Amino acid sequence: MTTTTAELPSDDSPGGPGRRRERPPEQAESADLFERDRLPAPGGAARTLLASLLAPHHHRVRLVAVLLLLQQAAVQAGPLLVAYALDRAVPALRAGEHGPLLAVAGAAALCAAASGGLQFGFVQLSARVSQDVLLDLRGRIFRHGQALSLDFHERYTSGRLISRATTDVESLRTLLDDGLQELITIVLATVYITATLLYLDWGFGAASLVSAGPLYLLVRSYRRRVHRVFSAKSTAIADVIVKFAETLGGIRPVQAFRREPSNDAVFARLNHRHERVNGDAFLEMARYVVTSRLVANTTIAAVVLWGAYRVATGSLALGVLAAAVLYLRRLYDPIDRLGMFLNAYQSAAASLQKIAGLLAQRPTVPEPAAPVALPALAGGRPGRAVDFDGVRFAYRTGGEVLPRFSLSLAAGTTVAVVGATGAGKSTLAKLLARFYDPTEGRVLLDGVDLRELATAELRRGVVMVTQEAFLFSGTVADNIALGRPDASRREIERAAEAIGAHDFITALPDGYDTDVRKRGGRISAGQRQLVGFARALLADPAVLVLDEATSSLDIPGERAVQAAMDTVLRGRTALVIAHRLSTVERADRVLVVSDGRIVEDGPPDRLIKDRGRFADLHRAWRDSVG
Ligand SMILES: Nc1ncnc2c1ncn2[C@@H]1O[C@H](COP(=O)(O)OP(=O)(O)OP(=O)(O)O)[C@@H](O)[C@H]1O
Repeated sequence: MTTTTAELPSDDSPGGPGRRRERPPEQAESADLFERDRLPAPGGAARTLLASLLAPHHHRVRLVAVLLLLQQAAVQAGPLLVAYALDRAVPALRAGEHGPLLAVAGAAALCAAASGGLQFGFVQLSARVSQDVLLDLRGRIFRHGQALSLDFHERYTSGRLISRATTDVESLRTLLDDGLQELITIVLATVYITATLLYLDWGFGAASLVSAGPLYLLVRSYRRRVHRVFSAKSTAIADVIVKFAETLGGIRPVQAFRREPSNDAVFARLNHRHERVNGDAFLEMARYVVTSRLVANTTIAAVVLWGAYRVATGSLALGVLAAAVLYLRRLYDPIDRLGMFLNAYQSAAASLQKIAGLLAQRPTVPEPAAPVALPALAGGRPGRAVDFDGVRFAYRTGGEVLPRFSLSLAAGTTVAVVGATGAGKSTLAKLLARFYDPTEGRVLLDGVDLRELATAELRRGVVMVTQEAFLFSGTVADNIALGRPDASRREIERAAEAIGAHDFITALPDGYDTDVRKRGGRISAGQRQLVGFARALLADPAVLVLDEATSSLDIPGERAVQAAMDTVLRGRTALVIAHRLSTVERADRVLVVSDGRIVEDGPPDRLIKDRGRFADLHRAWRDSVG
């Protein structure tokens, strides 16, 4: 801990922190669904999602189906031509007539050419449709992820979102690219072949129909079992990605605390689980293939025996038997492929179910249906008034953090909040920035409930600057302009100058155009804070919420940040989670928070005289600085 970090003595209020740990049963259940990666989606949501994804392309989808239909007709004509050749063309040739054989050869060539051409058209068109669908789906996941509130992200984690947008979208791609083609081909082939068999010979047609019974039962049981496996598979790969993202996202603490071995162990466990679930899927597939081949081969053997007997007794033409056996082989061949399709289908269904569960989540901090505008700021009036009106707050995953309270902050005042770690300071600040809505009561900005403000209006009204200013990929100028995207280069520079960041920025390799993620663009923690302040100054909000950094800077750095803070706080209402003595001394008012309650409230001088907690804290601070 640093010498500038304030910590009040540990909690001594009745009830204590234990009170906050209680979780109502419905919260525990919802947390469990998040942990098990099973977000609820309304019944049929996966199917509705798929339909909504395909709906804009329905013309092309229909054309794809027609192309396949024609292609199958061309392919399935083959054995029929064989039967014709054996039973008609060959005897005709023996009689010196070449016409029928030439006709068969011409028809076979035509069928082959048509089948190739149609297949080409089909593959091209269906690939385009599937790419458009995936583009749309990835976009939906990204937009929805951005729109969902903070409490969702704290529970769902970015790794799961990445998994949804990558592996789950990928499994839908497999279904659309290969699976659907397989299914349509199989269905069409089955219909064509059964009809042709019935036309060629009633007995063979009936045999193929009878064999469909056990095969249907087999497919049904496989589908049920494989669904379970694929749902577990999607969760298992998401867990692997979550661990990956978490470890690499926190690589600094991981290395600082030598967490590599234990992370390796956890990762190996998750990786093995994924491998095991994959193995289960293969095992199910193997069982399916073996059983289906057994049924198919038994039927073919029976047909050959029976057919041979009938040919021998003269009740069946040899060509018909040959065509029937060829057709039966073609009928049963796709049954293995049906297993592949079911794999693709179940994998995509499990993924779609998870994506649908994600998309069914609604922001807990929604945009108002009928937004209200803030009253115009009277000329020269600094900031806006803030009121916490009968507010009570509990996180979704925990018990009550802030018991009911009311608090008014006058426009233009700087209010410092101090208190022990975990006291509820950041929670108070986040309620004012509307990262969360109060469980009860209202937070008002110039008398308007934050819930009634459109997001753009809210972000103009209140801006929160966190301890570690996050820098996005892009230039330093882009990062400052985040506060007001339409700002001109001159305005950006003016904000940086006012904050005292101009000099270090111009000293960077490309000045304001330095890419912060590239070599030479790396900037220090203090400089990062200055960029954060310049961003806030440019945004020029009426109310600023500031989580002061606890990290100790060197003395010049500390002075630069203090001076920048003075600039950014001037002329607006500010709520500052204070960790520095100098900040608290400069505030108009100090709130001391303990276990979610404001236990002292007043100007710093008066609180020091009152000899309460703040006076103790102030003395401890002075001692540590002196
Ligand atoms: N996202 C969250 N979900 C559930 N509980 C939370 C969450 N964030 C904070 N809490 C709990 O709320 C309480 C108050 O936390 P808060 O971050 O507001 O304290 P703080 O005073 O700002 O602490 P610090 O000075 O350490 O930042 C703590 O008990 C904490 O465990």
